Amino acid sequence: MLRQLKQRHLSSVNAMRETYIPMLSVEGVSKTFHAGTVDERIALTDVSLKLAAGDFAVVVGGNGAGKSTFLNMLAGEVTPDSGVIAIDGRDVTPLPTHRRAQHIARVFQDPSIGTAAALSLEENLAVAHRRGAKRGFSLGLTTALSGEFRDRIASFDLGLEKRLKAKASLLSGGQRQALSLLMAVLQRPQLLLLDEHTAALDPRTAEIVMRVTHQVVTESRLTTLMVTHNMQHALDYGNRLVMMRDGRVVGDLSGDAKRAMTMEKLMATFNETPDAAMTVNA
Ligand SMILES: Nc1ncnc2c1ncn2[C@@H]1O[C@H](COP(=O)(O)OP(=O)(O)OP(=O)(O)O)[C@@H](O)[C@H]1O
Repeated sequence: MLRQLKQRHLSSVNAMRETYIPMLSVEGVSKTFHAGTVDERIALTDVSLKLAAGDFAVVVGGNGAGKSTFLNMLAGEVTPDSGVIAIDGRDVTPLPTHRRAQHIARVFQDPSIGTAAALSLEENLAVAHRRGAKRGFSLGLTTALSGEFRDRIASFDLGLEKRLKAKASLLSGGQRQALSLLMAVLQRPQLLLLDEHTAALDPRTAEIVMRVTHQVVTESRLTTLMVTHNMQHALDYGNRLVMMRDGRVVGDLSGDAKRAMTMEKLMATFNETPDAAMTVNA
């Protein structure tokens, strides 16, 4: 009887392993710009990465490492020369940006990109709430919805709940980036892309936006990929640390290996590691 139970347990564990589908799967993606010309630039070479649902991966790398190309490729703005990108098991490689937008949300470096300056905070949120809705031009900003927005934005502790009727143009860069974040996650995307979204902010504001980022990502268990040049943020946030150099993933740390990473070791990795892949998963 015990043997039978153990056998049944093992079969179900194996079945779960076989049916495991990563939320993001990138397999052998390469990209060369202006191939065969004097301007040829190899941006990505055979990049593979899998993120499980709820993974928060921080991507770091020096200038020209391929981070932006990688992010643009996930968003659908750059087409890979080879390789496959799948979201929750669905091959999205041939889909253009607007067709991927139902699965992917993105927050950019410039706080003004994600929000409409002439609309109030709650109108901006209503637009985000309606994203993908097929019928009607009305924002559908009911009292109940407005109350929902107030509660969510109040949880950021930035006082924005008192400014729901204010135009987005009146917000500071950090407040506007917090609004962009909330707008991006309102429809619970399958993948959240953070494109150096704190780079244009002063250090104190960047910390506030990172606190809000951590809050929205962990509360909703969003699968997230954040590109940053801020090594401290790379150490402090996320459960995965992905290092890129010369168009390749040269390191992928998680668990204890990520927790054990220090600023000194991280800097040394970039200065000393040859291009050969170095993957440390715990
Ligand atoms: N549209 C493009 N046309 C030509 N070359 C490009 C293009 N986009 C990127 N590249 C080249 O691809 C390589 C990778 O660039 P990418 O911008 O992806 O790196 P990055 O890691 O984001 O760098 P940075 O941190 O400086 O933004 C570089 O050599 C870059 O010059």
